[in-house]
Amino acid sequence: MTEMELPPAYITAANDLRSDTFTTPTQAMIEAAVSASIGDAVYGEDLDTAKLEQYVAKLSGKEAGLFCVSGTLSNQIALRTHLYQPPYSILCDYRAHVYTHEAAGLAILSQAMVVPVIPSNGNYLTLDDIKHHYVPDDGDIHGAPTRVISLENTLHGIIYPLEELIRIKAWCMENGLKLHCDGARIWNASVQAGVPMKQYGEIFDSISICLSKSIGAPLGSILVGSLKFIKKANHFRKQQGGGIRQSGMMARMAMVAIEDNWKDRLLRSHSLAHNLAAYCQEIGVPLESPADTNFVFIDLRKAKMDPDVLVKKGLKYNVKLMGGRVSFHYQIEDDVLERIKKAIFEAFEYSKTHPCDQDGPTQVYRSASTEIDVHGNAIQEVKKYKY
Ligand SMILES: Cc1ncc(COP(=O)(O)O)c(C=O)c1O
Ligand SMILES: C[C@@H](O)[C@H](N)C(=O)O
Repeated sequence: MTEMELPPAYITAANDLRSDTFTTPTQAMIEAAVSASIGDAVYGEDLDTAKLEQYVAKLSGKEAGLFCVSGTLSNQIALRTHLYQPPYSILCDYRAHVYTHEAAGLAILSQAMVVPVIPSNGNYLTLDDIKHHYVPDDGDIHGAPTRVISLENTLHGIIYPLEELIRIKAWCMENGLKLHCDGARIWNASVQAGVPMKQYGEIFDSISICLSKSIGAPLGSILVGSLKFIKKANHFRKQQGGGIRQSGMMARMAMVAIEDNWKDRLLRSHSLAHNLAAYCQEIGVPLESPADTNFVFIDLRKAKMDPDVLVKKGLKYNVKLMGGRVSFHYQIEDDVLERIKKAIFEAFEYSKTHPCDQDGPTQVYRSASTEIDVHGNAIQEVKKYKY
């Protein structure tokens, strides 16, 4: 039997622009884990887990929180908890993670139809977009009435304008719809927009607040909502095998991440992204969306830039990419900015003489490349997300 190949040891995220999920645990987190509580969290007996859940719930102004092993689980059980008696549907942005990257969880766990909507302004769904596409519960037996509007803040790094969220919220209340936020990067939105998490908590019925992205904890998300909602979400979490036993160590590591001056750390990553976006504009590289926070999305199609070339130019300058999304995070070292600029410049110059017309569906994965990187390692199965 061939042994499963082992990945090379992961050393540092300092040059890893593939995603902010690659942030690695700090020494302080690891040291804190040593003295973490050791209760069984399924029975609600782990002190550090309970402290983390209560801290994040209070921060967002919600009654309760639930520690989930991932943002995917947190989103999926949140949306399932909002839903009763199919047929029903969830309306979201066509790029929403809950629709594009959670393995059809909405169809399988929630048996929900999804109404993916393209924002008319190209960046975020407005109330008018929602009104135009939602399915009213008016007794018409053909449709699957919209029960939940699931928004993402940030989505593609774009900050949702607060006034639009407030308009959407008011309309949802008038029409008996629930409002969920995939807050994988809500910390980024909050600090950049200067909107307290509590204000988002007043708008959304539930928020999935990721700890493992820009905040830098090793794993996890906190789902926040009313106490009644969280109790039911806990039921679905257990059903999905998400009950975590001695989660105190993970909870302590996440608490250290939050306590470690997250605002300044995120603002630094945003400034790096803003600098790169300005450079791209300067040299004529088109972007898919405004770089409000930590992401720069190069519009590969418009640039006729081959993602493979971009990835390999990245390796030439010892920065890791997996497509057109450049993801900054607090562990990125300063000189990466100049290196990624060189990689983008060279890939863009190359595209002028070797235009890449990507037709057909955007590839998500490709077979492991036979190419080798600057260190002589085979480039692992470099995932070409649509990002
Ligand atoms: C916007 C968004 N939502 C949710 C998730 C899911 O989080 P996790 O990877 O922890 O399941 C991710 C990716 O990690 C994401 O980018
Ligand atoms: C790909 C996606 O699942 C992941 N959340 C990321 O942003 O990298």
